[in-house]
Amino acid sequence: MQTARTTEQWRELDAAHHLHPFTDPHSLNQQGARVITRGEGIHLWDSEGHKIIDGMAGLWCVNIGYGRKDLPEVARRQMEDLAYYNTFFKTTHPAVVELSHLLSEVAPEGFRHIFYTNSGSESVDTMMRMVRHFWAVQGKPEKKVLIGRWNGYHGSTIGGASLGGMTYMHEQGDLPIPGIEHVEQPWWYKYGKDMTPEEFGLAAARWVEDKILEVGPERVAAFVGEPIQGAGGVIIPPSTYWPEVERICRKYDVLLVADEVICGFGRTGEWFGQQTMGFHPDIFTTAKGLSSGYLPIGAVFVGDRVANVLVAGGDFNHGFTYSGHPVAAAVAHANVKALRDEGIVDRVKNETGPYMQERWRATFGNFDHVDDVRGVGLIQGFTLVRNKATHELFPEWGTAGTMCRDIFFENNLIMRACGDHIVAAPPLVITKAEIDEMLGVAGRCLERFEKVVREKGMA
Ligand SMILES: Cc1ncc(COP(=O)(O)O)c(CNc2cccc(C(=O)O)c2)c1O
Repeated sequence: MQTARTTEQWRELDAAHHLHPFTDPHSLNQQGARVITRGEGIHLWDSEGHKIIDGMAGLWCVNIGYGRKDLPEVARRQMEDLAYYNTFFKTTHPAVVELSHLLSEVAPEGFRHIFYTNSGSESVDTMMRMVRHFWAVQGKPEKKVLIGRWNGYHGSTIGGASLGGMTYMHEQGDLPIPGIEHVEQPWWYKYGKDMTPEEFGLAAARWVEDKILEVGPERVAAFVGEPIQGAGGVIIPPSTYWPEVERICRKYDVLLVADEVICGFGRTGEWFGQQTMGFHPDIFTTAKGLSSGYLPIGAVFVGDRVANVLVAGGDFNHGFTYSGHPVAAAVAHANVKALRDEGIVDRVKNETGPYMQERWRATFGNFDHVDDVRGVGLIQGFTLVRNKATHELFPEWGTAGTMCRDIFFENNLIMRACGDHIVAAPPLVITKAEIDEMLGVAGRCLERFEKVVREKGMA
């Protein structure tokens, strides 16, 4: 499909016709988009021939790595047999049945029912309607408030963006919608200074209890959170946080929802982040690693307690034209089967995850302006700080992060700046040698960053 054009020609047409997500079009068009043309394993190539280490697996999603030959073949065959049919009106098709069966096998205990969407945002919006429907069919329609966290990310639809705690998104479009509340995030480095992480985890969980009591338990439908906040900067809660949140939700009969769009499908070394963080949600949302980004698909895993009510509750008036799309379902099935049968998730847990965490801490642990070096499995981060000894952050949140990210990019390495958090989430197929390659480049980039910080007098 790629027409032979020069980079400049692609850039000109892109600037003329393509509005990019989360982008300032004017600034993008001044410098021109980087034209990515090919991927293989953990590497990308751009139209100038640069070989790039993709430390972000696209957008946290290409778990199986780029350039698989099996997935396109599965898509071709399915497209030839049945390119599309819907799952409304009492119809189904083999691809979505096989995917549902496979997902029920890799899911934690008690998740046997799956609802399909086309993205993480649609999975979140589906969940939001589902939890409200769950309480309404049981005669509690007033139990409809959903609680999320500040700096949580749950997508860009009106529901997902409202439930998320990104204020810069709320300011565009008069969000959040009614019925949404937020509590502070469990960021120990900033909020827990005078406590041990374990003490802070319990204190942060109590913010959830305080909010439930403020709203009234009879009005709260669910508490929603990412096991580890991804787009918020890889905020890993202390080990005491999630078990205590679960205890509180059970105490007040509030549904507990995990947003596993990033943490799901092996990212943390377990199949799902809830297993790594030690809690048991009633529902969880997924997308990204479900298909490794080869085709758009999302899925809501519905626990038995909720599924039993929905199954008996009559029509759930919700769904999408492409819910369970045959080609996306077939590709997701092949992807998840490969993650399992090729031992990719197991390797993250037992080999490459521990290795990455050890090397990540060794690489970044001794810089003057890097602190809170953290991670689990193949999701990790650190925070750029003005003064490590006092935990003082840089004054203009995000400036240092953007500077650092740009130095990575100049060195053909993609890592993500979330404010002044620097994060990475490479494809799960990364080898130990490739981890060494990636962190070798990243370490040199941090040396350059600290030189620039000194030259600019930022510290
Ligand atoms: C936890 C979570 N929930 C929902 C979504 C929404 O998924 P869709 O984008 O497929 O609608 C996400 C998505 N996460 C996401 C999406 C785009 C960019 C970045 C970033 O970190 O820059 C992160 C996510 O991380």
